[in-house]
Amino acid sequence: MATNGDQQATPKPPPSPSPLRNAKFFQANMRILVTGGAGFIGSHLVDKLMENEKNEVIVADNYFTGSKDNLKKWIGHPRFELIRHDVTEPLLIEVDQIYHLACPASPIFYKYNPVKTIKTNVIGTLNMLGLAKRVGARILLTSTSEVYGDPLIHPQTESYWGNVNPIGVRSCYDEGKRVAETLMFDYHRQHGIEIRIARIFNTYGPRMNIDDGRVVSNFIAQALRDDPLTVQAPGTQTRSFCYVSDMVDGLIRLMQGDNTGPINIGNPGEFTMIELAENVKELINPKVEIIMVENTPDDPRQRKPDVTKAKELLGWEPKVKLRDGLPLMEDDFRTRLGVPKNK
Ligand SMILES: NC(=O)c1ccc[n+]([C@@H]2O[C@H](COP(=O)([O-])OP(=O)(O)OC[C@H]3O[C@@H](n4cnc5c(N)ncnc54)[C@H](O)[C@@H]3O)[C@@H](O)[C@H]2O)c1
Ligand SMILES: O=C(O)[C@H]1O[C@H](OP(=O)(O)OP(=O)(O)OC[C@H]2O[C@@H](n3ccc(=O)[nH]c3=O)[C@H](O)[C@@H]2O)[C@H](O)[C@@H](O)[C@@H]1O
Repeated sequence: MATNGDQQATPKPPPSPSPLRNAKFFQANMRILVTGGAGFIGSHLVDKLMENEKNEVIVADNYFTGSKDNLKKWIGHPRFELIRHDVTEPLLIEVDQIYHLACPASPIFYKYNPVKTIKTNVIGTLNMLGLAKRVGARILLTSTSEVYGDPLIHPQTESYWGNVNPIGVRSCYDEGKRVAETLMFDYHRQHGIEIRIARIFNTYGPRMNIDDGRVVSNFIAQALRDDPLTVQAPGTQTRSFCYVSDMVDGLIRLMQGDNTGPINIGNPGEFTMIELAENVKELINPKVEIIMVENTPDDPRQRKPDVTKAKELLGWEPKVKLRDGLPLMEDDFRTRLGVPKNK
């Protein structure tokens, strides 16, 4: 049974898994659903899961911010299946594990249609929990450090309840994820569903959308296009950046372990946005200009994960430092933008 120090109530036992799970076929194969698997983190997760020959991977994605391109090496593979599906609609399939990532993650995309973002977080998570309940699957939610809002404690521990504006322009995302976490725990307590919650902190790496709007992808694309790096004022706000391979490793450990979470997964190395811009300039294009531009409302002023729980409970800690991860992302952006190294 999963453990979670904060929970007093004894959860009900999980529902019986599908009878198919006991079939000979299932002992040799784990069927894994990845919602949002055509996106940035999701597609790297799929790559890692597909390395295990005992895994069958099913991706459900509506391609709002993801792309089939991210999965092209798996399309047609006998252990892989790709479904165009919006998680706000029910999905009837048989699986053993669900990694539930589907949700636009960049502020420009989640603010584009905020009502849809809330539906994705609330109705989408309800649907995936309903699926988990019907087939007895274990489900992992990719929650976010944004549940801490503009945090008043630093670094953020999982026991912190957050400082979130419930009616702001970011609320569709951060309040949406908070409700999704609540739903996960209510299904766990009420129906005995096996749940896992990861609170992901800013993650970067190859395959981020070039015009994604998030800061690392913006700065790298700007540096490669000789455009000024746009630091949003005041530039002293901080973030902690985790390379995507570390993130995928943390998510898989969480899914396979015995702890419900929530568990912070992120890299505690903390940078101001000015420092990030200076690093990108030094590593990628020393001639590029850095300019200050207007910020958006409710931008959190500081963010850094306390990863003690991840270290103790998952034996996980990030390995890739920002200055090593940025060049790996640069190579991918150069290829996609068609900018050779020594232009
Ligand atoms: N990247 C980060 O820094 C970060 C930080 C915290 C949490 N997260 C969470 O991790 C998950 C993945 O983030 P990402 O950075 O890979 O973002 P992404 O935008 O690249 O991927 C999200 C995927 O979900 C799909 N999607 C969106 N709405 C959907 C819907 N209604 N039905 C089906 N598919 C839908 C998109 O098409 C896309 O493929 C998200 O849940 C996000 O909230 C990411
Ligand atoms: O890690 C998280 O929990 C969340 O982090 C991000 O949200 P945010 O931190 O606002 O990410 P960015 O949009 O990349 O912004 C980071 C900082 O960079 C600044 N920024 C952004 C873009 C830019 O061009 N310049 C710039 O200075 C922003 O003002 C902000 O302070 C992600 O977009 C969310 O999906 C995720 O859930």
